[in-house]
Amino acid sequence: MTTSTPTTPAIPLVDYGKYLHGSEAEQKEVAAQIDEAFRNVGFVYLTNHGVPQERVDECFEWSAKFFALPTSTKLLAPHPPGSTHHRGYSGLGQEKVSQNVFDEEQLSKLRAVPDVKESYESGNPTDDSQPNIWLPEDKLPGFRAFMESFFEDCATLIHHLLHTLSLALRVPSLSPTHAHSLFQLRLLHYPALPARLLRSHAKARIGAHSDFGTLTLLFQDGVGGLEIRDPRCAGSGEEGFRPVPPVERAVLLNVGDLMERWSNGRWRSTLHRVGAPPVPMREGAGGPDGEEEEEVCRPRYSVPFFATADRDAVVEALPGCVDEEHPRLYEPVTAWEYVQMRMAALYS
Ligand SMILES: O=C(O)CCC(=O)C(=O)O
Ligand SMILES: [Fe+2]
Repeated sequence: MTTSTPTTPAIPLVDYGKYLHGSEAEQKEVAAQIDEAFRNVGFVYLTNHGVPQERVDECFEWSAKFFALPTSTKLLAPHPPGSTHHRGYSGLGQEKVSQNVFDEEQLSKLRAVPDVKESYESGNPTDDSQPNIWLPEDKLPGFRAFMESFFEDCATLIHHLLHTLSLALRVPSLSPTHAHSLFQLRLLHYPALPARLLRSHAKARIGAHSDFGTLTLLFQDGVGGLEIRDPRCAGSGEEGFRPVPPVERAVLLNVGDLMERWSNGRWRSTLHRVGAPPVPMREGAGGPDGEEEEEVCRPRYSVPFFATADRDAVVEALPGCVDEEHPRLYEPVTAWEYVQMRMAALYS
């Protein structure tokens, strides 16, 4: 079963409940389905993933409350300048994602198309290298406690998934390589804006990129606009992006660059971006001179959860992914070295 339309690369839909509560045979079947999806598209939708829908709904409610605060209040939890401490609030236009671009000139060209989004990042409370940056509690009482507990919900799912993937490859569990759960919970808000700005690529919601960690979970609202680039499409241009319609109650799971590398290219870290949703809303009744009324994209909220490996984990081709047909493609690298290189390109 897929969520595809004729023009969309198929994003398989997998019932993860069969892994969480199933027999050994069912677990192996689920592992094989996710492996297959990762090999073909790099993305898979999971239903019955174990994070209760009420918790997901509550997360979106907190996110809406957070972003509705005055900017001056949100800035009481500011994302520090630079790229080494990725926590706190980033206002509109502060971050520009990029795809493996490290050259300053190219980066400034990319930044000419701003991402119209604001974000709030938090991480594992035990991660001393990147302490969380919370609002004063009285500004949004309960927000911190909820985010800390939702982090746990998502981290638990990630560790289950790491087991599942090892089962697919018949290798020792990958969960211990993520023992410190150095993960990142991100709240994203894309405000309403004229559809023409997104369609003409004068602005982006989030520009084309791949994620740089190992695995990403993505919870999204019903607005739509997420697009992934068909991995079968050659070249690296703007062509080949297809919409990924949101699926109610399902979480989207995708492979990040570090996992692509770890799997020796078996699993694909696929380019994705967020553009105009398929159905923008009409605003107003047109101008006094009879000019066209402006189509406006409704605001969108999403909650990505990024996993990466422990800093000292050595990322080198997993044994299940190397054979005569698939020789080793990459040099070993520690997770920390890799992340540093990618983060440097994120902020100007
Ligand atoms: O908002 C979305 O749906 C995608 C977000 C995303 O790709 C990211 O934050 O890396
Ligand atoms: Fe992403």
